[in-house]
Amino acid sequence: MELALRGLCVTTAGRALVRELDLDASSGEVVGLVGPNGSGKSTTLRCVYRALRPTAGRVLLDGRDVADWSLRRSARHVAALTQESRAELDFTVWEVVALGRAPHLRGNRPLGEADRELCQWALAQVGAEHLAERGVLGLSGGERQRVLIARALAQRPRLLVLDEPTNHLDVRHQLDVLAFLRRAGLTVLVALHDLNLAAAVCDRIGVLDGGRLVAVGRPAEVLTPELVSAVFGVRVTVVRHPETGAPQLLYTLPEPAEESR
Ligand SMILES: Nc1ncnc2c1ncn2[C@@H]1O[C@H](COP(=O)(O)OP(=O)(O)OP(=O)(O)O)[C@@H](O)[C@H]1O
Repeated sequence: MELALRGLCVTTAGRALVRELDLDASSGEVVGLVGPNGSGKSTTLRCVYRALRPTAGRVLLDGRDVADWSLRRSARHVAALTQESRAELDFTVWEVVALGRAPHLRGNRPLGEADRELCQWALAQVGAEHLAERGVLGLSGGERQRVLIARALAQRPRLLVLDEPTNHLDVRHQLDVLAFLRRAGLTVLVALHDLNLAAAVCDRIGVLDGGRLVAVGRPAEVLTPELVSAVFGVRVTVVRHPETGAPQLLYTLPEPAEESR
Protein backbone atom coordinates (compact mmCIF):
# COMPACT_ATOMS: atom_id res chain seq x y z
CA MET A 1 0.00 0.00 0.00
CA GLU A 2 1.34 3.44 -0.93
CA LEU A 3 1.19 6.22 1.59
CA ALA A 4 1.46 9.87 0.64
CA LEU A 5 1.26 12.84 2.96
CA ARG A 6 0.54 16.05 1.12
CA GLY A 7 0.82 19.48 2.69
CA LEU A 8 -0.01 18.06 6.11
CA CYS A 9 -0.53 20.75 8.75
CA VAL A 10 -1.64 20.38 12.35
CA THR A 11 -2.28 23.52 14.35
CA THR A 12 -3.52 23.56 17.94
CA ALA A 13 -4.31 26.70 19.88
CA GLY A 14 -2.52 28.82 17.28
CA ARG A 15 0.61 26.69 17.45
CA ALA A 16 1.81 24.78 14.38
CA LEU A 17 2.78 21.25 15.45
CA VAL A 18 3.23 19.97 11.90
CA ARG A 19 3.89 22.29 8.99
CA GLU A 20 3.34 21.62 5.30
CA LEU A 21 4.65 18.09 5.49
CA ASP A 22 5.06 16.05 2.29
CA LEU A 23 6.24 12.47 2.65
CA ASP A 24 5.84 9.25 0.69
CA ALA A 25 6.20 5.59 1.52
CA SER A 26 5.94 3.27 -1.44
CA SER A 27 4.62 -0.26 -1.22
CA GLY A 28 6.78 -2.41 1.04
CA GLU A 29 9.03 0.48 2.00
CA VAL A 30 10.14 1.06 5.60
CA VAL A 31 10.19 4.82 6.21
CA GLY A 32 11.44 6.19 9.50
CA LEU A 33 10.61 9.46 11.21
CA VAL A 34 13.24 10.83 13.54
CA GLY A 35 13.54 14.13 15.33
CA PRO A 36 13.99 15.66 18.76
CA ASN A 37 11.33 15.43 21.46
CA GLY A 38 8.32 17.49 20.48
CA SER A 39 9.28 17.75 16.81
CA GLY A 40 5.93 16.40 15.62
CA LYS A 41 6.58 12.70 14.97
CA SER A 42 3.64 11.36 17.00
CA THR A 43 1.36 14.11 15.73
CA THR A 44 2.18 13.15 12.14
CA LEU A 45 1.57 9.46 12.83
CA ARG A 46 -1.74 10.26 14.54
CA CYS A 47 -2.96 11.84 11.32
CA VAL A 48 -2.04 8.68 9.40
CA TYR A 49 -3.88 6.31 11.73
CA ARG A 50 -6.70 8.82 12.03
CA ALA A 51 -6.60 9.60 15.73
CA LEU A 52 -6.23 13.21 14.63
CA ARG A 53 -7.69 15.15 11.73
CA PRO A 54 -5.11 17.37 10.06
CA THR A 55 -5.85 21.09 10.03
CA ALA A 56 -4.88 21.13 6.36
CA GLY A 57 -3.42 18.74 3.85
CA ARG A 58 -4.19 15.14 3.04
CA VAL A 59 -3.27 11.57 3.91
CA LEU A 60 -3.51 9.41 0.79
CA LEU A 61 -3.52 5.61 0.77
CA ASP A 62 -3.07 4.20 -2.71
CA GLY A 63 -3.92 7.67 -3.96
CA ARG A 64 -7.20 7.97 -2.03
CA ASP A 65 -7.86 10.48 0.70
CA VAL A 66 -8.50 8.58 3.95
CA ALA A 67 -10.78 11.40 5.10
CA ASP A 68 -13.38 9.83 2.78
CA TRP A 69 -13.06 6.37 4.37
CA SER A 70 -14.97 4.97 7.32
CA LEU A 71 -12.79 4.28 10.35
CA ARG A 72 -13.58 0.60 9.99
CA ARG A 73 -12.32 0.59 6.42
CA SER A 74 -9.13 2.35 7.50
CA ALA A 75 -8.64 -0.21 10.26
CA ARG A 76 -8.73 -3.02 7.72
CA HIS A 77 -5.72 -1.51 6.00
CA VAL A 78 -3.82 0.42 8.67
CA ALA A 79 -2.65 -0.91 12.02
CA ALA A 80 -0.99 1.29 14.60
CA LEU A 81 1.20 0.71 17.57
CA THR A 82 0.99 4.00 19.42
CA GLN A 83 2.29 5.64 22.54
CA GLU A 84 -1.28 5.46 23.82
CA SER A 85 -1.71 1.76 22.98
CA ARG A 86 -2.27 0.46 26.44
CA ALA A 87 -4.27 -2.50 27.42
CA GLU A 88 -5.80 -1.07 30.58
CA LEU A 89 -8.38 -3.75 31.14
CA ASP A 90 -7.30 -7.06 32.43
CA PHE A 91 -7.74 -8.99 29.22
CA THR A 92 -5.67 -12.04 28.54
CA VAL A 93 -2.96 -11.73 25.95
CA TRP A 94 -4.98 -13.89 23.59
CA GLU A 95 -8.01 -11.60 23.94
CA VAL A 96 -5.90 -8.51 23.23
CA VAL A 97 -4.41 -10.05 20.11
CA ALA A 98 -7.86 -11.24 19.01
CA LEU A 99 -9.01 -7.59 19.09
CA GLY A 100 -6.78 -7.12 16.06
CA ARG A 101 -9.27 -9.17 14.06
CA ALA A 102 -12.23 -6.91 15.02
CA PRO A 103 -12.20 -4.71 11.89
CA HIS A 104 -12.48 -7.86 9.76
CA LEU A 105 -15.37 -9.51 11.63
CA ARG A 106 -18.98 -8.91 10.82
CA GLY A 107 -21.08 -7.76 13.73
CA ASN A 108 -20.38 -9.75 16.86
CA ARG A 109 -19.33 -12.93 15.14
CA PRO A 110 -16.74 -14.94 17.03
CA LEU A 111 -13.31 -15.62 15.61
CA GLY A 112 -13.20 -18.27 12.93
CA GLU A 113 -10.49 -20.87 12.51
CA ALA A 114 -8.54 -18.63 10.10
CA ASP A 115 -8.74 -15.72 12.57
CA ARG A 116 -7.40 -17.91 15.36
CA GLU A 117 -4.54 -19.08 13.16
CA LEU A 118 -3.66 -15.47 12.40
CA CYS A 119 -3.59 -14.62 16.11
CA GLN A 120 -1.35 -17.61 16.73
CA TRP A 121 0.92 -16.55 13.88
CA ALA A 122 1.06 -12.97 15.22
CA LEU A 123 2.03 -14.17 18.69
CA ALA A 124 4.73 -16.37 17.19
CA GLN A 125 6.17 -13.41 15.26
CA VAL A 126 6.92 -11.61 18.51
CA GLY A 127 7.91 -14.75 20.43
CA ALA A 128 4.96 -14.45 22.80
CA GLU A 129 3.01 -17.68 22.28
CA HIS A 130 3.82 -18.75 25.83
CA LEU A 131 2.07 -15.62 27.17
CA ALA A 132 -1.29 -16.34 25.53
CA GLU A 133 -3.20 -17.19 28.71
CA ARG A 134 -1.57 -14.53 30.89
CA GLY A 135 -3.39 -11.34 31.91
CA VAL A 136 -1.86 -8.30 30.23
CA LEU A 137 -1.71 -6.29 33.46
CA GLY A 138 0.76 -8.80 34.89
CA LEU A 139 3.21 -8.50 31.99
CA SER A 140 6.48 -6.61 31.96
CA GLY A 141 6.62 -3.45 29.83
CA GLY A 142 8.52 -5.29 27.11
CA GLU A 143 6.18 -8.28 27.09
CA ARG A 144 3.19 -5.97 26.84
CA GLN A 145 4.81 -4.08 23.98
CA ARG A 146 5.31 -7.33 22.07
CA VAL A 147 1.69 -8.31 22.65
CA LEU A 148 0.54 -4.97 21.23
CA ILE A 149 2.73 -5.53 18.20
CA ALA A 150 1.12 -8.95 17.82
CA ARG A 151 -2.31 -7.31 17.95
CA ALA A 152 -1.28 -4.94 15.14
CA LEU A 153 0.01 -7.88 13.09
CA ALA A 154 -3.16 -9.92 13.68
CA GLN A 155 -4.99 -7.07 11.98
CA ARG A 156 -3.15 -8.08 8.77
CA PRO A 157 -2.69 -4.46 7.75
CA ARG A 158 -1.12 -3.25 4.53
CA LEU A 159 0.31 -0.23 6.29
CA LEU A 160 1.84 -0.46 9.73
CA VAL A 161 2.33 2.73 11.73
CA LEU A 162 4.53 2.44 14.79
CA ASP A 163 5.42 5.07 17.34
CA GLU A 164 8.60 4.08 19.13
CA PRO A 165 7.99 0.31 18.86
CA THR A 166 11.27 -0.52 20.58
CA ASN A 167 10.29 1.30 23.79
CA HIS A 168 10.67 -1.02 26.77
CA LEU A 169 12.27 -3.77 24.70
CA ASP A 170 15.60 -5.32 25.54
CA VAL A 171 18.15 -5.29 22.74
CA ARG A 172 17.32 -8.77 21.50
CA HIS A 173 13.63 -7.96 21.21
CA GLN A 174 14.36 -4.57 19.66
CA LEU A 175 16.30 -6.29 16.91
CA ASP A 176 13.65 -9.01 16.52
CA VAL A 177 10.90 -6.43 16.04
CA LEU A 178 12.93 -4.39 13.59
CA ALA A 179 13.99 -7.49 11.65
CA PHE A 180 10.33 -8.40 11.42
CA LEU A 181 9.48 -4.96 10.04
CA ARG A 182 12.13 -5.45 7.36
CA ARG A 183 10.87 -8.80 6.17
CA ALA A 184 7.13 -8.25 6.66
CA GLY A 185 6.64 -6.88 3.14
CA LEU A 186 4.34 -4.22 4.55
CA THR A 187 4.55 -0.51 4.06
CA VAL A 188 5.88 0.77 7.37
CA LEU A 189 5.99 4.26 8.84
CA VAL A 190 7.89 4.19 12.10
CA ALA A 191 8.99 6.87 14.55
CA LEU A 192 12.26 5.96 16.20
CA HIS A 193 14.50 7.75 18.67
CA ASP A 194 17.51 5.52 18.16
CA LEU A 195 19.22 6.84 15.05
CA ASN A 196 21.39 3.74 14.70
CA LEU A 197 18.39 1.46 14.73
CA ALA A 198 16.68 3.79 12.26
CA ALA A 199 19.73 3.57 9.97
CA ALA A 200 19.71 -0.22 10.23
CA VAL A 201 16.04 -0.78 9.50
CA CYS A 202 14.76 2.07 7.31
CA ASP A 203 14.90 2.33 3.54
CA ARG A 204 14.46 6.07 3.94
CA ILE A 205 14.39 8.43 6.88
CA GLY A 206 12.55 11.72 7.29
CA VAL A 207 13.89 14.16 9.85
CA LEU A 208 11.46 16.43 11.67
CA ASP A 209 12.47 19.58 13.45
CA GLY A 210 9.91 21.97 14.88
CA GLY A 211 7.13 20.29 12.88
CA ARG A 212 8.96 20.67 9.58
CA LEU A 213 10.49 17.92 7.49
CA VAL A 214 14.07 19.20 7.20
CA ALA A 215 15.57 16.19 5.40
CA VAL A 216 14.45 12.99 3.77
CA GLY A 217 16.44 10.29 2.00
CA ARG A 218 18.46 7.15 2.47
CA PRO A 219 20.00 6.82 5.92
CA ALA A 220 23.50 7.55 4.62
CA GLU A 221 22.28 10.70 2.85
CA VAL A 222 20.40 12.00 5.86
CA LEU A 223 22.38 11.01 8.94
CA THR A 224 25.36 13.28 8.45
CA PRO A 225 27.29 14.87 11.33
CA GLU A 226 26.12 18.30 10.11
CA LEU A 227 22.44 17.40 10.12
CA VAL A 228 22.57 15.56 13.44
CA SER A 229 24.39 18.50 14.99
CA ALA A 230 21.95 21.04 13.55
CA VAL A 231 18.79 19.14 14.51
CA PHE A 232 19.72 17.32 17.71
CA GLY A 233 22.52 19.58 18.96
CA VAL A 234 24.94 16.71 19.50
CA ARG A 235 28.34 15.90 18.06
CA VAL A 236 28.66 12.62 16.21
CA THR A 237 31.14 10.72 14.12
CA VAL A 238 29.52 8.66 11.40
CA VAL A 239 31.07 5.32 10.52
CA ARG A 240 29.90 2.49 8.27
CA HIS A 241 28.72 -0.77 9.73
CA PRO A 242 31.43 -3.22 8.64
CA GLU A 243 28.91 -5.87 7.57
CA THR A 244 25.93 -3.93 6.25
CA GLY A 245 27.45 -0.60 5.26
CA ALA A 246 24.65 1.21 7.13
CA PRO A 247 25.75 4.48 8.76
CA GLN A 248 26.29 4.17 12.50
CA LEU A 249 26.65 7.14 14.79
CA LEU A 250 29.27 7.39 17.49
CA TYR A 251 28.34 10.07 19.99
CA THR A 252 30.67 12.44 21.78
CA LEU A 253 29.55 13.41 25.27
CA PRO A 254 29.02 17.17 25.55
CA GLU A 255 31.56 19.25 27.43
CA PRO A 256 30.12 20.70 30.67
CA ALA A 257 29.59 24.10 29.01
CA GLU A 258 27.57 22.49 26.19
CA GLU A 259 25.23 20.45 28.40
CA SER A 260 21.45 20.81 28.03
CA ARG A 261 21.54 23.62 25.56
N1 LIG B 1 -3.13 17.76 21.97
C1 LIG B 1 -2.14 18.63 21.99
N2 LIG B 1 -2.34 19.92 22.36
C2 LIG B 1 -1.35 20.80 22.37
N3 LIG B 1 -0.08 20.51 22.03
C3 LIG B 1 0.18 19.26 21.67
C4 LIG B 1 -0.81 18.25 21.63
N4 LIG B 1 -0.24 17.11 21.23
C5 LIG B 1 1.06 17.38 21.03
N5 LIG B 1 1.32 18.67 21.30
C6 LIG B 1 2.61 19.35 21.19
O1 LIG B 1 3.03 19.18 19.86
C7 LIG B 1 4.44 19.08 19.79
C8 LIG B 1 4.78 17.84 19.00
O2 LIG B 1 4.44 16.71 19.78
P1 LIG B 1 4.66 15.23 19.26
O3 LIG B 1 4.17 14.32 20.33
O4 LIG B 1 4.10 15.08 17.91
O5 LIG B 1 6.26 15.18 19.17
P2 LIG B 1 7.23 13.94 19.05
O6 LIG B 1 8.22 14.32 17.99
O7 LIG B 1 6.48 12.69 18.84
O8 LIG B 1 7.92 13.96 20.48
P3 LIG B 1 8.56 12.81 21.40
O9 LIG B 1 9.87 12.48 20.76
O10 LIG B 1 8.76 13.54 22.70
O11 LIG B 1 7.61 11.67 21.49
C9 LIG B 1 4.93 19.06 21.23
O12 LIG B 1 5.43 20.36 21.53
C10 LIG B 1 3.70 18.74 22.03
O13 LIG B 1 3.75 19.33 23.31
